[in-house]
Amino acid sequence: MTDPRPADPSAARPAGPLAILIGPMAAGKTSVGKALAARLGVAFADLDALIVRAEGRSIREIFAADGEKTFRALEADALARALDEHGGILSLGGGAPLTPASAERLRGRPVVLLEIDERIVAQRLGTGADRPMLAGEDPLTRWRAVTSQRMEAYRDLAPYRIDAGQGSPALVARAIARILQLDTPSRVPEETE
Ligand SMILES: Nc1ncnc2c1ncn2[C@@H]1O[C@H](COP(=O)(O)OP(=O)(O)O)[C@@H](O)[C@H]1O
Ligand SMILES: O=C(O)C1=C[C@@H](OP(=O)(O)O)[C@@H](O)[C@H](O)C1
Ligand SMILES: [Mg+2]
Repeated sequence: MTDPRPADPSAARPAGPLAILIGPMAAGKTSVGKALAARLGVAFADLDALIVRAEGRSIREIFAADGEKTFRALEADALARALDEHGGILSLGGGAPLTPASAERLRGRPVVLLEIDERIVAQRLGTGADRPMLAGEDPLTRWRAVTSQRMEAYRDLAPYRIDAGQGSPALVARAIARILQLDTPSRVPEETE
């Protein structure tokens, strides 16, 4: 039976996230995403956290028990759901936009690439223990190799880029709010510079 109601385009396609943060491991996607959501007074979701919650185990445990391929499948499913259901700020894990189906789903959306200099990321990586993609050798050496393979795809996908190496997560969030014109007078009180 056909639905007699006129089509409502906004109902057919939910608006989705206001901003989707992508970029290399430890660029600050999770931290900046939280700060941006807090600034705007909207919900924050981190794709890794959604996977961990749904699976009841850590990213490290998923990689160890089931391998990267299974993690990427869980990640792609979680992203598809989040793009449908989440209207706030969404931070992805570093590898999430590289899965072809996910790249297609991200096209045309407000994707922001957080760029980071390797000298700064070196201070943020720690031991690399909670990032399975950095296991096996010096975390910075591994980070450099993984990131150089991904950078072109990141740049191809993201209409917006931001230097995430300068200033606090709140300052990086402010720069993103400005380039995406997300601040509205009702959302954000007058700046105190
Ligand atoms: N702008 C920033 N200034 C200083 N430290 C930061 C900044 N952004 C993130 N960090 C720190 O760097 C580490 C990695 O940040 P995180 O948000 O987890 O990155 P990602 O989600 O991109 O992997 C964390 O310890 C975090 O506190
Ligand atoms: O780059 C990657 O392949 C990964 C990045 C991690 O997220 P962060 O980029 O937030 O560290 C997490 O999704 C997983 O360890 C795999
Ligand atoms: Mg993260």
